[in-house]
Amino acid sequence: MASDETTAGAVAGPGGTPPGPSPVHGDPTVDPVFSEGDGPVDPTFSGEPAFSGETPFSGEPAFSGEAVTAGEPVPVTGEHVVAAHPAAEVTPAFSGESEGRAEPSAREESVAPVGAVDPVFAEPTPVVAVDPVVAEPAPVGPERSPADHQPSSEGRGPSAAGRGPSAAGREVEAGGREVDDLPSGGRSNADPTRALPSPVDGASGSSGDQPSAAGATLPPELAEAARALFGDRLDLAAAYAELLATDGVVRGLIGPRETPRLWDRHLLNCAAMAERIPEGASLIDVGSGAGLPGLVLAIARPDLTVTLVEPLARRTAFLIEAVQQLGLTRCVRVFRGRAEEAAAGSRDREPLTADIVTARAVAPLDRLAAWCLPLAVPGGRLVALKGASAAEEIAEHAAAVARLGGGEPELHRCGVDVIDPPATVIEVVRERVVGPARKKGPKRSRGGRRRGAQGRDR
Ligand SMILES: C[S@@+](CC[C@H](N)C(=O)[O-])C[C@H]1O[C@@H](n2cnc3c(N)ncnc32)[C@H](O)[C@@H]1O
Repeated sequence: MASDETTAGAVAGPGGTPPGPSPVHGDPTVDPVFSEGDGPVDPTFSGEPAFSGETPFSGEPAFSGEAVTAGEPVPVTGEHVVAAHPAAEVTPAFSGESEGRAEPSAREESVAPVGAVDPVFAEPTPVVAVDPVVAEPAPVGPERSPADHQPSSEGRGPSAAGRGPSAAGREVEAGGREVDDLPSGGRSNADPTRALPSPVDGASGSSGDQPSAAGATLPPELAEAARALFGDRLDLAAAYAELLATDGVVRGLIGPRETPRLWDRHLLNCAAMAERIPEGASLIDVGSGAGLPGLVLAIARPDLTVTLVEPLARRTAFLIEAVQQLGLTRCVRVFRGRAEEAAAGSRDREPLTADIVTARAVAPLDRLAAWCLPLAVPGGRLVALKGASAAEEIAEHAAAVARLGGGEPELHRCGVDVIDPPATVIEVVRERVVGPARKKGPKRSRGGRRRGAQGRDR
């Protein structure tokens, strides 16, 4: 997949700038679904953007020289991830309250190197050979056949084929093999809702601590909104909700008490972002976690080409399996690594870029801009799902965003008249390509000598 056909004009989205933040009473961005501690995994990040030099956009993206970090794959030693505050993910840094540091579990330390697009979709290698986490016996969870989770409308495929983030080497041709194995060229003949809770049957969600598919049931009062946002992909959204409520809980990615709120606080909020994303766009979701919002957007919008960027192995393992089980391998790929690594590229891999970069509950706006703007094509946009403090974040970080090459951050509300409250997003256009920070050293004259040294040499 190649990325880069997009120009500034191609990413203008619908909607206008609302007067201010909505009176949010449920704030999805300060309440991610994860149950474990986690947060930004770059222990060296000080909170200050790593850029200072600036290259006015010339029309040619200059990605190779502008990455924040070295692009080489980083062996997972456990040292690159520093000790965590266990509550970091429940009160993530983006809210301005606390800075989380990820502490990987033993399982997460023992997995494949960071920094490569997971080849599982591209190569005939079984998942187990790539990532030992996946090789472990599945903990528990309802039996399901692949056909149970096939989408009803997968196969419409991205209309922007070839416009996705750059891929090279082993990176994905997101996965034809798995989809091709299905009947009808990727569509299952089976009833896609078979063995799934009916998305609108009105059963109450799980309130206990045990993983339960019932917890993923769409509450009847949200059925209309869900139909509006997911359309004929509602059954696929229901399959994803079930995955979150079962495997997601078993693997510790989601707190069991979160499952009754999956639809309103998570799936619908994320799906509402879709109205800000132009038809056929390529999209990179930074810090996807269990797939929010990237996987939800891929479900709601089969025209998108989506790359999920997530550094933690247990999460990427879940993401890879979810993408496969949902039959989304044609338009979704998983990159294991940090946003900075994705943007940097490496000897074997082009830097990733996309028209739209999304994030939810990952970092405050200045840090998000530092991580995400380099992933956007010039003229592309960061679309960050935020909470009630979005306007304050803009006021606080607009200057830093500008230094990073971003335009004036805009606040938008999504899903007005569909969900209550509407989702709040901050958007930033990547107006200029900004180079990496240069180390400060003694100033040199054009001839390469230090100023003042000339006289002394004589
Ligand atoms: C609080 S979780 C949010 C997950 C998901 N977006 C959601 O809303 O549920 C933050 C996620 O960002 C990831 N993350 C942290 N720093 C990152 C970075 N520099 N690049 C990419 N992902 C990062 C973490 O591994 C974690 O999965």
